[in-house]
Amino acid sequence: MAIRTDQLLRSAWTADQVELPPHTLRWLRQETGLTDAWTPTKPLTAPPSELPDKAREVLTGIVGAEHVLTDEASRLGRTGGLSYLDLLAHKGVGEISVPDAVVLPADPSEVAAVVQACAELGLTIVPFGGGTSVVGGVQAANRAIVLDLARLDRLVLVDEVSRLAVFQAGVRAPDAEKALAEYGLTLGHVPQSFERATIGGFAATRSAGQASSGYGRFEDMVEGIRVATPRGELRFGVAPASAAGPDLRHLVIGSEGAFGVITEVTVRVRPLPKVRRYEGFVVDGWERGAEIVRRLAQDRVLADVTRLSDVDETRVSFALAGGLKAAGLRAYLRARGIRRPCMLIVGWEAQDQRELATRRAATISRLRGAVRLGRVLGEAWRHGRFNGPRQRDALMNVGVCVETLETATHWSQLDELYDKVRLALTDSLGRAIVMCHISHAYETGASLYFTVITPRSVDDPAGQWLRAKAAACEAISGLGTISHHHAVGVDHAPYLTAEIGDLGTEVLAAVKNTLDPAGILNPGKLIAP
Ligand SMILES: Cc1cc2nc3c(=O)[nH]c(=O)nc-3n(C[C@H](O)[C@H](O)[C@H](O)COP(=O)(O)OP(=O)(O)OC[C@H]3O[C@@H](n4cnc5c(N)ncnc54)[C@H](O)[C@@H]3O)c2cc1C
Repeated sequence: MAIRTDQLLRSAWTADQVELPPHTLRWLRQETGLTDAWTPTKPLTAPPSELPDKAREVLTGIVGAEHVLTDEASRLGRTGGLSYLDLLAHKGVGEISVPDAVVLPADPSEVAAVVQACAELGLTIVPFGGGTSVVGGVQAANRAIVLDLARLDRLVLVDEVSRLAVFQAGVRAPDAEKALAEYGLTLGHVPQSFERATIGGFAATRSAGQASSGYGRFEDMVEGIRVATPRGELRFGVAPASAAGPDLRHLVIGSEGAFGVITEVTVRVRPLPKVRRYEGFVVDGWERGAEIVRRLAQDRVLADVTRLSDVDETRVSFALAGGLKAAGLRAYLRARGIRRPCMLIVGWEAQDQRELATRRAATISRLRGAVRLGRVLGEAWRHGRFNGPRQRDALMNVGVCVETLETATHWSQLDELYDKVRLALTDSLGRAIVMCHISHAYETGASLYFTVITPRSVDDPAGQWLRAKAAACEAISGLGTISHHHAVGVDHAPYLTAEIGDLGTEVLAAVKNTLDPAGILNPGKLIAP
C-alpha cells in the first residue's frame, strides 16, 4: 500500500511552503511586536526502532511484512498529532516520543488479532486515524507501536430505507462524503480538520463539525459501533433508541483509543442538500451577539452554521482582508451605529428554496440590530473554512506561537468563562492577540473557541505555551468543560477529575481495567497516569 504523503508531513498541514502576505506580516509586527528573532529549528529525527524480533514476527504473521513499518519516515509520519507543541517538536523544539513501528491491519478481524497479540506481548498500542489530534491523543508514550487504520477505508453498506451507512474506521471525511454523495446522501460532519480526519477518530473524540447546529455533533450521528478490545469485540447499536439499560455506545464514543480500537461505525445520514445560502452580519458587541445566538438556540431557529466572532476575532478578520477594504468597512459600520463589530456567519442547507426561505426568515427575524453584510462575506467564510491550518503553518514559519483551545458552559456562565479564560491567557502571554468565537450553540449553553497569536518565545518556546494552556485550564476548571470537542488526550487528562469527580474517574478506570487489564491501549490518554 502506498503511504499517503500527508502522513509524512507532521510539521505542517500542506507540502507547499505557505507565506503570509506582506500586509499581514506588517500588521502582525505592529500588533504583537513580532521580530525576526526566534529559536532556530531543525527537522526531528527518529532513534532506531526497538521493536522486539518476536513482536515483529507475530505482527508480520497477522498483517504481512509490508504492513509492519519500522523505517524512519513511516515512524516520523505518525509521531504525534497536530497541536502547536507537536508541530514544534517536529521542528526539533521540545520533546516527543517516536513510535517503534507502524502496523497497518486490513480489516476489523486483523485489528482484533493485532490487539490480542499486543496484549499478550505487552506492547503498547496507539490507535491512529488522521492524526489530527490537538490534545496529544496520538502521542506514542513508552515507545509504542502505532496502529494506523488507513487500510480500513471501506464504505461497508448503505441502508437507504433507514438512512444509515456503515463505514470502516479509517475512512477519511472527504472520502466518506464522496461515497455517500453517490447515493444522494451526506453525513454533514464538517470539522476544520475535515480534509484529514477519519470516521473512527470522530467517534473516538466526540468531534463537533462546523455545521453542528444543523447536523448535530458526531456522537448524535453514531447509531452503532464495533470495537476491538484485548478482551474481545464490543458491538453496540441495534435500534434507533433503546431502554435496555445505560447506552453503552457512549462508553466507547469519546474513549480516545483507551478502551478499544473502533473498527466500524454505523452513522445516521441525510439527503444531500440541494440549496445552500451563507450570509454575514455584524452585531454591536459580544454580549449582544451572544444574546442573539442564545435566542436563536432557545427558539430553535439556529441556522445550520452559526458562528459569532468576538471583537478581536472580527478585527483580525477585517485586518487580514486588507487595508482599504477593512477601513471602508469600519467606516460603514460606524455610520450604522456599530462601535464594537462582532461578525456573525449564518448558513442554511436545505432541500429546496422554499424550505430555505422559511428557515432563513425564522433566523433573520431574531437578528434585530444586526447589520447585514450579505452573501459575499458568508460565502468567503464557507470557501475559507478549511484555511485555518494553512494560516497556522504560515504564522509558525515567521516565528509566531499560534494555538487554539475550546470549552463550553451554560449561558448564565458564558460571560464569566469568556472573561476568565481571556484574562488567564493574556496574563500568561503578555502581548498577545486573544480572540474567540461561538460556533456550537445549544438551548442551554454554547462553546467558546479561543485562538492565540503571540511572538514565539526565543528561550523557551514550548514552556511559553505550556504555561498559558495551564493557566487557561485552571480558569476553565469548575466553570466549563475542559473540552467541548478536541477531547481529553494527554493535555487535558490532569483536569478531568475536576470535571467528573473522583468517583467518575474511578468508573472510567474500572472500565479500562475490564477491557484492557494490561493497560496497553493508548496509555496516558483520557485517564491521567
Ligand atoms: C486544524 C485542525 C482543526 C480541527 N478542527 C476540529 C473541529 O472543527 N472539530 C473537532 O471536533 N475537532 C477538530 N480538530 C481536532 C481533531 O481533528 C478531531 O479530534 C478529530 O476527531 C480527530 O480525528 P482523527 O481521525 O484525526 O483522529 P486522530 O487524531 O488520529 O486520533 C484522535 C484520538 O482518537 C484515537 N483514535 C483514532 N482513531 C481511533 C479508532 N479507530 N479507534 C479508537 N481510537 C481511535 C486516537 O488514539 C486519539 O486518541 C481539529 C484539529 C486540527 C489539527
